[in-house]
Amino acid sequence: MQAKIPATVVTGFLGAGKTTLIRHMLSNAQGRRIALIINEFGDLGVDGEILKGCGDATCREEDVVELSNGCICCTVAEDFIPTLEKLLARPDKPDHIVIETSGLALPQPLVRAFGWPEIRTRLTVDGVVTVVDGAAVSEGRFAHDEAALDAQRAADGTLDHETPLSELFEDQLACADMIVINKTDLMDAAGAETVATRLSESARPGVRVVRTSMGALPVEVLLGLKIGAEDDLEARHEIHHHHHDEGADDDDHDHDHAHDHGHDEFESFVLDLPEIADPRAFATRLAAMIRTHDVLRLKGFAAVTGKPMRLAIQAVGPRVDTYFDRAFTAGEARATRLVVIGETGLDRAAIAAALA
Ligand SMILES: Nc1nc2c(ncn2[C@@H]2O[C@H](COP(=O)(O)OP(=O)(O)OP(=O)(O)O)[C@@H](O)[C@H]2O)c(=O)[nH]1
Repeated sequence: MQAKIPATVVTGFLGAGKTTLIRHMLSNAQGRRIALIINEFGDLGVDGEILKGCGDATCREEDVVELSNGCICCTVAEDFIPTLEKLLARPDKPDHIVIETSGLALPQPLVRAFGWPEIRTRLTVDGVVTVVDGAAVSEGRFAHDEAALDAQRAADGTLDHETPLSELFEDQLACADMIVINKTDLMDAAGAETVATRLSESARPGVRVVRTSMGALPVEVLLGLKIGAEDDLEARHEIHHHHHDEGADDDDHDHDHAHDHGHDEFESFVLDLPEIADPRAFATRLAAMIRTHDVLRLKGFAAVTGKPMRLAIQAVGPRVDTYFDRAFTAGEARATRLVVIGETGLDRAAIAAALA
């Protein structure tokens, strides 16, 4: 019998740094052949672009599979399993499979999929790595603050659930075998310590909590955890999975998991804009718009008048990063396209107007 191919699930909220961490991993893969499955919320394929563009021999384009047909945790049977099957059918099988979930995905349904009979003999979940935006947690952006929550509950007796953001965050943490506190460069030492302590305390026993910036962890830290997560799913509770019947037949893998998890609570849309004149001024306007409209995440590429290079734009909350990533290719439209993600109810017209 052949050894099972290990798969690592990388999860974490929108903008936590999953793509950055994976990119670092690929550039330091030390000869490992890593296949990537990427699932992104919002259909611009920005993460795929970034990962394919890393120009490293270890991340060949054919090793990157993008699943943009919605959120993979809800399309396990239609998308996720067939993709795994295809990777396994290749003559040159990968040494390791890395799955980047969308920032809104619940990792549990994916881990559960590895228990399916057609998969479990050939693959195993090496581990679930949950990337956390340490700075955002510090700033309380997930309201992952028990004291605040308790106060809220006290003020409103009917409040029996958390915010959509904090629920997702909890589910992603509950599934973790390793918690990566990323963006420590944006935090002071005491702040990082506080977040690390808090997350360690709420993590399952034995879960390692590591700190880093730009996801720059050695590959050996991330891969090779050898957890076999598909065999201890029960320990990884899901807040969203309310109707899950304890003791029910877990092989019933076609049952609907909470289909409302985030899909009604969050939305995304694509903004097409003309070339921009001044990247600095544009970033400032973006930040202002993001604050006004509570945009959670924004990313895409822009054409800048007079510049042959394409400008990558990444915003997580009001923090906007821009950099020229590559030249526009011949025949490629010099377009500016941004995907905007927020909680449902974004005022699309006003957002477009603010950037026009
Ligand atoms: N300052 C700082 N910025 C970071 C760090 N890690 C990632 N970023 C930036 O944060 C932004 C989001 O990073 P991504 O790696 O795209 O995050 P993601 O989790 O893949 O985002 P989604 O796929 O949208 O959920 C980018 O602008 C990154 O350059 C870090 O450690 N420090």
